[in-house]
Amino acid sequence: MSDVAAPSAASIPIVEVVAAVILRPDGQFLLTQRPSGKVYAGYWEFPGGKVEPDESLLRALERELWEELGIHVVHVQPWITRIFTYTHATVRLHFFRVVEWEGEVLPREEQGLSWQWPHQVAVAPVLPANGPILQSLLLPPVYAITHAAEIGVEAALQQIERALRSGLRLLQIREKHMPPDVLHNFAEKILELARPYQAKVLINGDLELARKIGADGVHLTSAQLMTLSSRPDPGHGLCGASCHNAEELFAAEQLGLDFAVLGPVQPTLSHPDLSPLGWRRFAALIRDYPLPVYALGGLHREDLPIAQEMGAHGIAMIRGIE
Ligand SMILES: Nc1nc2c([nH]c(=O)n2[C@H]2C[C@H](O)[C@@H](COP(=O)(O)OP(=O)(O)OP(=O)(O)O)O2)c(=O)[nH]1
Repeated sequence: MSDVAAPSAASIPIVEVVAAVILRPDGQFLLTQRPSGKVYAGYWEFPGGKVEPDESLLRALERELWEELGIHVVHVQPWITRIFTYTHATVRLHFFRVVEWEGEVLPREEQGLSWQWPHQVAVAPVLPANGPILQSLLLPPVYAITHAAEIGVEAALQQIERALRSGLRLLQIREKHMPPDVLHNFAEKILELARPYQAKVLINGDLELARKIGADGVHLTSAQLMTLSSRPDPGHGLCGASCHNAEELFAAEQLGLDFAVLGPVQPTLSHPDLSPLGWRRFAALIRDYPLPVYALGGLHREDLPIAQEMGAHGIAMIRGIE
C-alpha cells in the first residue's frame, strides 16, 4: 500500500483566471478563438488569461487585453465568478464586464475574433465553463416586480404596458394577497401584454400557476429556496430566487438557479422589518458569486450604474418601474 495520500479536494490548486465580457453599446460582445498549441485550441472564449503571481485581478485584465487585443481598459465592472474543473486544471474564472476602452480591437496573437449577439451566438464550440455565462448575458438589466395590491390591477397593467414599450424585458408577478382567480386573470393579461415584446414573465412562488398559464418561469421566495433540494421543474423556463443573506445566496447557487435577487439594499416599504444591506455589504456578499445577481430594495433606474459597479447584473424594482 502506498503511503502517499491522494490530494484532497482542498489541496488541489486553483488557477485564477480573468475573463472580459467586452460589451459594445449596441449590445454585441467579443469572443476570441483559442490559438493552436493551447488546451482546447479552436474553442471560443472571452479574452483574458491566467493571473500572474502578485498581480491584482484588475491589473491582470488590463495586461491580458493589451497583450491580446491592443486595447486599454477604461471602465470595467465585476460581474460573475465561477469555479470549473477541467482535466488539465481547476480554474476560478473572474468575469468582468468591460464597457469602455481605448484603441481598436485587433487580434494581436493572430487569434480569431468575433462580435456576437447574446441571443444568437453564431460561433462554436465555446469553452465548456462558459455555457452559463452566455445564458446570463441573455438576462436584461432591469427586473420589474408587480404591485397591483398597492396601485390596483388596471393601473398596474397600464404601468407594465408603458414599461414594456420603453424596453422592459423581464417581469415578476408578485401578488401575495390576490385571490387565486383574480391572480390567474391578472397573470394571463400580463403574459398577453408581454408576448409581442418577447419579454419574460415569472410567477412568484406559485409553480402550479406558472405551469398552467405557460409563464416563462418561476421566482422562488427565500422560504421556498431554503426547503427545496433540487431546482423545480428542471429544464423548463427561468428560475430565480429572493435572497437576503449569504446562506440564501448559497442555497440559490446549490440549486443551480439562473439568478438571485439580493436585498434590501436601501430602506424599502416592502420589507420595513429588514435592515438594509447598503452597497458595501451588498458588494461583499456577491464577491466571487457564480450567479448573476439583481440588487433590490428602494432602487430606481438611476441606480443601475452604481449597482453594476458593485458587481450586480442589474436592478430589480417594485415601485421604480417607469
Ligand atoms: N481566457 C479565458 N479562459 C477561460 C475562459 N473560460 C474558461 O474556462 N477558461 C479557462 C481555460 C484555461 O484553462 C484557463 C485560461 O488559461 P490560458 O491558458 O488561456 O491562460 P493564458 O492566456 O494566461 O495563457 P498561457 O500562455 O499562460 O497558457 O481558463 C474564458 O472565457 N476566457
